[in-house]
Amino acid sequence: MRLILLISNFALALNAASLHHKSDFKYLVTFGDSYTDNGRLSYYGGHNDQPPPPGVMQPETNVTASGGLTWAQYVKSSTGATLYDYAISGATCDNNNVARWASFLNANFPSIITDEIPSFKKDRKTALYRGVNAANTVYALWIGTNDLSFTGILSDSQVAGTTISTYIDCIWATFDAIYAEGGRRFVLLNLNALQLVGLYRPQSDGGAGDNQFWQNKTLYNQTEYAQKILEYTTSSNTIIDYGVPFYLLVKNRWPGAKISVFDIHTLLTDIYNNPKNYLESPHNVKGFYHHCDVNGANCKDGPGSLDSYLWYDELHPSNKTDSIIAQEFIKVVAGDSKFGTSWGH
Ligand SMILES: CCCC(=O)Oc1ccc([N+](=O)[O-])cc1
Repeated sequence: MRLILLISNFALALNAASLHHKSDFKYLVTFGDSYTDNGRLSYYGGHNDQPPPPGVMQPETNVTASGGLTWAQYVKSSTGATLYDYAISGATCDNNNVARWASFLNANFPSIITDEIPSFKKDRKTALYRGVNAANTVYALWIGTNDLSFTGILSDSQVAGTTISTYIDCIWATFDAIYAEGGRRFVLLNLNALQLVGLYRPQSDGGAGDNQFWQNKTLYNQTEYAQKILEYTTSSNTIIDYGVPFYLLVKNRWPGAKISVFDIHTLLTDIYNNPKNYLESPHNVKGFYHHCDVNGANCKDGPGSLDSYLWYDELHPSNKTDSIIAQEFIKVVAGDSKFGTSWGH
């Protein structure tokens, strides 16, 4: 009986996904870290570690950690959707599990559970959200790069007793909070292929040495850490793949919701393996465009055009890559992408 229910739920999931058309959402609400931040950390930095007042979004920048627009800004410009972005560079899912110090804030980087969700809940009560309803709004969550990072779980720097499972549980808790505010359409972007970024790739394979995101990398066994980050990201992505249908369909944790998992890991690996399908010639998938010293200063760009690069710096996809992520995101929401798997009631 349970098997029949599951199969019919799966069929419903596919049907529901195929009913969506490109840009059938009017609002995109995003949560995450520097992969998504369009200016929010900078606002905190200039305002005594405080978010904008309820009902006000931060001014958007067009030079983000991708070297240009973020993927969500590209979605906004392609679809005309209104974007409310709560993502904050440096964020983890929950500072109670993995906290990262930001000296310029004299505080930890704000996290999703401690800052992004509370800000969203306050805004939700204001005129900003007047046109928002369950049917016209997509909520996107891309988080985990900092949780698993060298300043997080990779160097055993998490709060004692917390684990990768604690981080994944925080993803479900984030959905709980958005669901309680009326959200019903979710897209979860899974973990990037971090073994391919310059930060974690060993120098013997073209990776970065000491750098702004890992200032003493050269003191470590780089092969071991590259293997660990591969292990952590792929295991997390497997837990996500099984966790979404389990909590949504078996446990009925979010009745009436639809969730798509956007397989960023596979998409970026595909760009890495088949750059000519995505990037301008001459392709560069092992290097990166933006080179700074270990303090993030004295930066030099190039050589060549950023549109040839998979990566902007040691950690971030380039804005060309973000534009590709955006086009695929729209297809994922429409149920039209080989990188998306959708589940729903
Ligand atoms: C995707 C996660 C990486 C991330 O969040 O990187 C950053 C962290 C902090 C800053 N910042 O302080 O400006 C920028 C990027």
